Amino acid sequence: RVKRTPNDFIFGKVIGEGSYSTVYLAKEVSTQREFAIKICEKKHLIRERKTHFVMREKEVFMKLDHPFFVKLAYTFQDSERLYYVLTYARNGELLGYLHKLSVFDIPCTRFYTAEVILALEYLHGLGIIHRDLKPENILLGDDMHIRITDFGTSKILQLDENGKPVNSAEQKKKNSFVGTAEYVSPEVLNNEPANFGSDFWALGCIIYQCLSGSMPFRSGNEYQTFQKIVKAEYTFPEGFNAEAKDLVSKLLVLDPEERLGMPNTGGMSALKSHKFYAGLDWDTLPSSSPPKLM
Ligand SMILES: NC(=O)Nc1ccc2c(c1)=C(Cc1cc(-c3cccc(C(=O)NCCN4CCCCC4)c3)c[nH]1)C(=O)N=2
Repeated sequence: RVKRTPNDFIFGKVIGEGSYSTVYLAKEVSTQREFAIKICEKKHLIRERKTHFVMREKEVFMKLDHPFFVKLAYTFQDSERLYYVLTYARNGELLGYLHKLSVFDIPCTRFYTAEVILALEYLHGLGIIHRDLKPENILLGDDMHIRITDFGTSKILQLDENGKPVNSAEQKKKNSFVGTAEYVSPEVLNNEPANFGSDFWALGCIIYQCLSGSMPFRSGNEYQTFQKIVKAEYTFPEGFNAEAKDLVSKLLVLDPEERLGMPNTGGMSALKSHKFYAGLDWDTLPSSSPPKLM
């Protein structure tokens, strides 16, 4: 396969900023196809010791083949930069719609958080923990289905023949990274190894945010936010949907093993059968037409 070069693309506006990358809208000259091209400066990566993040991201993208994830089409480099040619999700971040609408109604919250659950079921099935799940990383394609992105800070666990993480020293290694303050889990703040439960904690924060318009542990500053997270100290606003309240309270649990979705509490099937999702057809979700975000 012929390696692309920057000259194969016409670069447009900046559509995303990572801590060590900038994402541009770009059009492939030969096909007129639009892509999101994530560019990393080699010097910056080396100076900030982030090279393993970009290596990990490519490793994860190579394993993913599911409609709810951004795809990596090509990679190439020139003397100063690395280029990752990724899916362009025209409708941008879920966060953009949350800002525009301030809250989602129940059908939209059910639909979009159910798509995140299907995405996590696939990702965890591959032994991959996202570790930085948040509305900025949940993109919306032309079809308004989700496309999850940003795997630079993911963790790949080795799984045994039953799909359970192998119990090894390597997998118990401390985290070299902490996610975004408002969504980071207590165990990561307490410097314990991340596990699939870390993504379920973030899911709990996202459900809360979709229905209330605010984040459960948001505080004056990061330190106060962390103090609340490690005690799972949060309250629901008046009128918060009762079924959603029950679901969130089973996700924002201090012990990661006791969170809904984890093996101790019945795994993914227990999460998918929660009454908040009653009546939802999980099998046809990816091919169903999304509710209008309004
Ligand atoms: N860190 C990362 O990996 N970041 C990435 C990776 C891949 C990727 C990525 C980020 C993308 C981000 C993106 C951003 C946008 C975008 C940026 C600015 C404006 C809009 C936009 O307004 N879209 C129309 C819909 N909006 C919705 C919100 C209210 C206004 C109207 C989209 C579209 N796609 C993308 O399409 N593909």
